[in-house]
Amino acid sequence: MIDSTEMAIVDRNAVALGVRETNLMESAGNAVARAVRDLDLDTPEIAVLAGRGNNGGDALTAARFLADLNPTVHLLGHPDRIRSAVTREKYDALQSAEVATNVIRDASALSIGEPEVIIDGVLGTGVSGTPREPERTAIQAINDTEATVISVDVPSGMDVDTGERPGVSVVADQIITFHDTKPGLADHENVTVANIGIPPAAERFTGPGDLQRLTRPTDAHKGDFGRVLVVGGGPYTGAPALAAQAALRAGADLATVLTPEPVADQVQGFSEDLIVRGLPGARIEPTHVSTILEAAADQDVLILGPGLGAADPTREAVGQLLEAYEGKAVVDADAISVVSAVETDASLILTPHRGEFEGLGGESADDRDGWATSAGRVAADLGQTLLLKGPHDVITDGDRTRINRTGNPGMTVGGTGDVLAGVTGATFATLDPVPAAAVAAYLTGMAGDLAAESRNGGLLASDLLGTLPSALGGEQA
Ligand SMILES: NC(=O)C1=CN([C@@H]2O[C@H](COP(=O)(O)OP(=O)(O)OC[C@H]3O[C@@H](n4cnc5c(N)ncnc54)[C@H](O)[C@@H]3O)[C@@H](O)[C@H]2O)[C@@H](O)CC1
Ligand SMILES: [K+]
Repeated sequence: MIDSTEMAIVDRNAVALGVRETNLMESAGNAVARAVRDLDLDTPEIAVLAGRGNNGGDALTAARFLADLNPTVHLLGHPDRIRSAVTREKYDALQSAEVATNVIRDASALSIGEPEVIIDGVLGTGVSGTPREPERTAIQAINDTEATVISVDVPSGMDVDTGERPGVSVVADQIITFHDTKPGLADHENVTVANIGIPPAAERFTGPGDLQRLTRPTDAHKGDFGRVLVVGGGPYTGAPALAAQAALRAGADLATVLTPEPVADQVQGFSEDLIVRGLPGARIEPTHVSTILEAAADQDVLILGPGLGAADPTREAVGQLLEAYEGKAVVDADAISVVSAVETDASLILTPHRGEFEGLGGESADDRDGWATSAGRVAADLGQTLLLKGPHDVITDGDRTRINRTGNPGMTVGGTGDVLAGVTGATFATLDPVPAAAVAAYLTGMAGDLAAESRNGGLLASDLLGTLPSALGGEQA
């Protein structure tokens, strides 16, 4: 089962793996054409209704695969207004093949007669709301015939995520959906899932498609994309500053650092973009817990760990914080080992390296799959999400597992973990734990790869702050 957001991500990731969109559409069209032939009708009269999105592209491709049966194609709208290059390519191929095509400029011009079979490629997963004209009339016309209706991917007009049909929608006899079944199709009896060549790797590995989760609506307000509170520093000062700056570079609106007073000026000195508040004493300790919880109340995500150190009072404070806190937190570095000893209602992403992972009771492994299995076990035991750092990062909550392959050996330099914690804080502000950790790992690794391109060795963690916005914009190394 896959919803439309996830499906769009997987499509994009497949393309990044070298599976071209045009080939996916060929496979989709071919699968639909095969379903028509499987009806075993003797030279049936076939009507193909194609919208101007990629659902229509699939239908136009099916029409080409059925060209020997002389289908009648109805394109809903002017060919100049076909919305994607790949659908245009299929339209052009159909014209070159001289398959009869009616261009329906106006809903009143649509007349589909009484075909035996209809291919419904009016609207697919890209629909939003009630079908407009000429799609509306086309859907009505399909339902008014006695034809066997084969819907491409989804009955046109249905919201595939909910199964809702807010206006007119196609009543389908059969649905050929692609790659995996969709939530809205659950109650339909005749659904065939066609493999269109998207490999499991497109789901397992993070890719540029994952960035689609971070798309911002144009009417966004300050604060919509996250207020992040870093609790760190004391023995170290660079770590909390890096984490907080990385959160901002990854799209958080505000980053605040709570850090011991003696180092607060130093932390602030790294960047005027940060809000820095000092807490009395040389390190974080239990007397600070109530202040931290108060500060956390109007934040989206807490980042616990960068530069905290492992002094006993600090560990005690982290434990008390986790026991009282019920929001979202990224737990990094020395704070990680505290998690297994406490009960918490908070939703956590832990970002251990392999040593810290073993400290959580995680078994070491010989290969990536072994690490993934072992990480899944620890995540399930803790009831939290792990982002296990390594040459390939493992992101898992014990149920879903993703692997991130961006990043390079230069990133073993100190501070990149703080950057990752900050980026994870930013993505966690708006996303669920597994997608948040997955996109954070992808972004941070890509920022490292982009930074490495312009460095002849000697990569610094702070270099990633400069390349994160490009990684966020989809640039690839
Ligand atoms: N992206 C890919 O790699 C693949 C996509 N595939 C097909 O692509 C489909 C999704 O394509 P698209 O995202 O182009 O979307 P659709 O083909 O579902 O087209 C919807 C288009 O119509 C418009 N529209 C939205 N709501 C409308 C409404 N209420 N009334 C009238 N018009 C409306 C929108 O501008 C949108 O572009 C899938 O369902 C599937 O059939 C397949 O070809 C497989 C590969
Ligand atoms: K459809």
